[in-house]
Amino acid sequence: MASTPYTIKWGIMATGGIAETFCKDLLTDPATRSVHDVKHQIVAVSSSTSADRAAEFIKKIDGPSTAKTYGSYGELVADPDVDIIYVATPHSHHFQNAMLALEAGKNVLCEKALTVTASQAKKLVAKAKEKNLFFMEAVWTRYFPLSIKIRELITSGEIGTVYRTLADLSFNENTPRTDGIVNFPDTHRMVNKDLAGGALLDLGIYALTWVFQTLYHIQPSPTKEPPRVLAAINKYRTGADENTSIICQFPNNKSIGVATTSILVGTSPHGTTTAAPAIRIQGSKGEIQVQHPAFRPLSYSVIRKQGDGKVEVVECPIPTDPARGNWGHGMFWEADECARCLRDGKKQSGTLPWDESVVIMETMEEALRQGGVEYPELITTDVFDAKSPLNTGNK
Ligand SMILES: NC(=O)C1=CN([C@@H]2O[C@H](COP(=O)(O)OP(=O)(O)OC[C@H]3O[C@@H](n4cnc5c(N)ncnc54)[C@H](OP(=O)(O)O)[C@@H]3O)[C@@H](O)[C@H]2O)C=CC1
Ligand SMILES: O=C1OC[C@@H](O)[C@H](O)[C@H]1O
Repeated sequence: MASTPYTIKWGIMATGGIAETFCKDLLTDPATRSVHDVKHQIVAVSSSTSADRAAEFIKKIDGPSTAKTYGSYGELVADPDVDIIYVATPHSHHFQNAMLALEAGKNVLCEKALTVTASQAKKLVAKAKEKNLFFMEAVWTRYFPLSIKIRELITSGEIGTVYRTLADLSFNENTPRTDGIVNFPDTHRMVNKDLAGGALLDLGIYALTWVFQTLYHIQPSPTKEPPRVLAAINKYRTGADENTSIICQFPNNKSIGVATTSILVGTSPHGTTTAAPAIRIQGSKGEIQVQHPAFRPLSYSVIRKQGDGKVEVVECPIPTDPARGNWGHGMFWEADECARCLRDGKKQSGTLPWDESVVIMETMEEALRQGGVEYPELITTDVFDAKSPLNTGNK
């Protein structure tokens, strides 16, 4: 007889767009994705401003009526019933919010981009270590069966030595206009520097994810080589980056990654997923191409040098749960990883270890430095303040 699945009890910090998507995934039956060893429970939800908002959120996601609702993040992290906090606030808030949770003794899954600066990321890692807590950046794409398969193809030598990865995640947010002004107001988190807006921290991180999981993650430890970084950035009228390209050079490994991102042109000009590949992983024996969008690709192709030029296309659909209105977005796989790590006493995920999140933050920080993008002190400080407006919602 199968043993009882390990249940992990989630506390949700913030009630915005991604919190909704993630929670709906938590509420799907793991069996619909052939997972039987872990399951998820939402035991508390918090808005920074009102408990009513948290209650509305639970209704909206058709969540459990037993879940507690809070009108402050401080109350959420103090809830003794919560095993792990999911931080779903804008990236500007991640350092203060994740530290609030770690200081309260909670395990943390924190949305991407992990922080605004590398120093903040290092401080969070140090705190997780000090408190012996689990801590992970929520780069959900890494936990897709598609990503796992592609990493395996690379390490098994299927495309030979990988010399170059080209990766793009861009959306044309300018249409139907043609004047370079995007469809968001300047206050929107995508372009608002007070919320750490800009293409790189929001979208470019996925292009970098592909560069890192194909050129860095697979390098043998402990001699992993961080990249030399060369960046070009055009800035939007708010001062946030709008069009950013980063070359990551790994000279000892003879490889180069090019990560590009933009909010003015799209990886797919028409916005569909059937456009040209978003990612090309190029090796001595062939190439793997991954379909747009880089954060949620549904297929990849393998093109071998030797052979008859045949392209092997592999479809990787995301399982859905008929009992939950056929919902299934793909964020449940990272949640399953958190549950397994907690069950097994692991403090970090081998799929996205702390050192790799930090090196990626260093890469982005260096690119932003080269491009002259600066964020305000309130969101770049690495000094924790439980009373920061980022934690209290200005109350
Ligand atoms: N993994 C993925 O696919 C995705 C990840 N993300 C990441 O998730 C994070 C949140 O993005 P998203 O959900 O789209 O953002 P939203 O603006 O939809 O939600 C953010 C939530 O954060 C809380 N919040 C607290 N302070 C502020 C503030 N000053 N301004 C705005 N919101 C505040 C609010 O919740 P409350 O009122 O309850 O406190 C708000 O609803 C970002 O870091 C983003 O990068 C976003 C989209 C997709
Ligand atoms: O993480 C993300 O993935 C999907 C994008 O649309 C969103 O802006 C970004 O935050």
